[in-house]
Amino acid sequence: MWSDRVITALDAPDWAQAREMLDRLPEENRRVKVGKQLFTRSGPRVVEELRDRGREVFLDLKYHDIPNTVAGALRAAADIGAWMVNVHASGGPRMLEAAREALEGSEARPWLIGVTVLTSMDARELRAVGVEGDPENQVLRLARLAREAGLDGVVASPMEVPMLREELGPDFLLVTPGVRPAGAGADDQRRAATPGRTVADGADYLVVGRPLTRAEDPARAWSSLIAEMDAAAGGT
Ligand SMILES: O=C(O)c1cc(=O)[nH]c(=O)n1[C@@H]1O[C@H](COP(=O)(O)O)[C@@H](O)[C@H]1O
Repeated sequence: MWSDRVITALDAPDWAQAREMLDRLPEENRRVKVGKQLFTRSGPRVVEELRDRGREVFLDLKYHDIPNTVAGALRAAADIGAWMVNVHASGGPRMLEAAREALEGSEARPWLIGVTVLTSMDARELRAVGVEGDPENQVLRLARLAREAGLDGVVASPMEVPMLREELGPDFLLVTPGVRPAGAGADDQRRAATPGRTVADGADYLVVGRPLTRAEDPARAWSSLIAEMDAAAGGT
C-alpha cells in the first residue's frame, strides 16, 4: 500500500500543534515522524499519544555520540515504542555496532537506520566540513558502513537511490527525505526529487514534511502524493 510507504514529518512546535497537523491528514496516513523540536518540547508522551491513535512512529533523533551513550539512548527509544529510529552513520563502525547490539532482544525491535549525508547538504557544504568529492561517494561510503554494522537501512536523498539500490541490493531499506512534488519549492533541501521519481528508482519509504503539513489542504496534497507514487510505479 502506497500510504504505508509515506512517513509524514510532524515537524511542529508542540504536541497540540502536531495533533492538529495529524487531524488534517487522512487516517490512512499511518506512519509519522517525530523529530527534535517536537520531542524536545513535548517528550516521549508524543510517541504514546500517536501509538494510541494507531500510528507507527519514526523517532528521528539522529543520535550521534560515543557508543555507550548511543546504545543507552536506543534502548530508551525501543522502550517507548518507536517503530523506526536513526543514528548518524558518521559516528563510525564501533558506534554503529553498539547501536545494533543495543536493540538486540528488545521486545519489539525498531528498524535501525543510519543517516548518511543530510539532504540539505551539497558538495560545497560537504567540502566545508572536510569531505571532498560528490555527496554520492560519501553517501555510499557511509551506507556500506551501516550495512557492515548490521543496520537495517539508511537515510539518503532521492538522488542516491538508484546507486544505493544497485550497490546494496533489494533488502536494504532506503528512507528518503527531500521529496518535493513537481513545482513545489525546495525549502532548505538541496538534493531533492519528485515522489514519482523516488518511488520509480526504488526507495522504500518517503519522508515528507512541509509539502503535506504546510499545504493549504493537506488531505488533497496527500491524495495527489499517493496518486503520483501509484502512477510512477505503474510506469516501471
Ligand atoms: O532523518 C531524517 O528524517 C532527515 C534526514 C535528512 O538527511 N534530511 C531530512 O530532511 N530529514 C528529515 O526529513 C524531514 C523533511 O521535511 P520536509 O523538508 O519538510 O519535507 C525533516 O523532518 C528532516 O528533519
